[in-house]
Amino acid sequence: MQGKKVGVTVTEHLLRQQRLTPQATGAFTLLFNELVVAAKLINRELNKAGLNDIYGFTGDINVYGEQVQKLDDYAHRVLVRRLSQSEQLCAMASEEDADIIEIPSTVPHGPYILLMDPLDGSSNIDVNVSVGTIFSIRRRLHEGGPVTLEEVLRKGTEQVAAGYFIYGSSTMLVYTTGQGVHGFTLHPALGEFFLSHENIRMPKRGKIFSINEGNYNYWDEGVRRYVDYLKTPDVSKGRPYTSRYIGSLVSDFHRNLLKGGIFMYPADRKDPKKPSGKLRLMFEAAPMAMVAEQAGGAATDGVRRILDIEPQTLHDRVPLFVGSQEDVDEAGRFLRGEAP
Ligand SMILES: O=P(O)(O)OC[C@H]1O[C@](O)(COP(=O)(O)O)[C@@H](O)[C@@H]1O
Repeated sequence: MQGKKVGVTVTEHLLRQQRLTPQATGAFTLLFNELVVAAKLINRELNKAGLNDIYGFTGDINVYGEQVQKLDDYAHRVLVRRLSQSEQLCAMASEEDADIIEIPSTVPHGPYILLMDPLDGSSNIDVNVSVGTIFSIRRRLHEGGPVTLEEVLRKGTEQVAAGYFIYGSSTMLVYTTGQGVHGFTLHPALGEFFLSHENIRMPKRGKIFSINEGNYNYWDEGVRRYVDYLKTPDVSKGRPYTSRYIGSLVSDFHRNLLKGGIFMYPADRKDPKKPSGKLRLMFEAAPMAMVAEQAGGAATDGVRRILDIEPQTLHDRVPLFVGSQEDVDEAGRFLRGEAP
């Protein structure tokens, strides 16, 4: 890529970004480096998952009533163990834990709160399809004392950084601190992430739609009409779109980030216990929304901007429409019944 210094590591890139924020203390860079180390440990375990009896379930049920996969649990424990010793956090929250995870009082506390989906794409873990780790970082509101739920339950606009690791044919890190979206690829032999995708821009409109069509009959009419529209041939408008659905949010999002398109997990009537769809606002939708918007894309729940949604609980679910700006706008028109 033009103008890119070959071999820029994550730390170098962070330090460069840090220079752009005068009040920076280095705390964020230290925190981020711990996140990178944890992801390398998870990546190593995933790469040999079939050889070390780490497929299958732990026997536990998580806060969503789902069976916990051994690798979900492993990734959760690695992240909690590494990050709780980072001295840069005052609290954590994980998709795999019902409550806020406190930082031991024996460790110096820092200004940041980390939210994470330790292993996204659980249904693909055992079948060697790419999965990921999603993270969202916020600053605490005030110094000292235990972190309250109010301090964690804040809109996505208050994220200071967000991104994901994708464990696929290559292992990548994609992140934003509000200064564009940048991608790094792990050099397996050197064990270092190097800048490979600087300042990623999502195409304004794509040709790909990603949705679990198996739920078609449970969707609202607006969603059904939009998906039917995308499949209706109109060469002048670039339709029909191509359907691609991996079933790992990180992987489906990453493809659309680079190629354009729209990922959708709408609300559906399939499970009365999940009227707002499946995906989690704090651990999945908000971080992906920050990355999407920073790359020139958009993210809504069909009506509201994801980043403007005020969370009510740690484990809120929201419908998610994320991807190229023009595609997300068009989906919104169908959901509001404004489209032809
Ligand atoms: O199997 P479904 O219903 O299509 O759901 C797939 C979606 O669920 C998820 O696996 C949910 O995430 P977790 O794996 O973190 O539970 C997303 O990655 C993916 O987009």
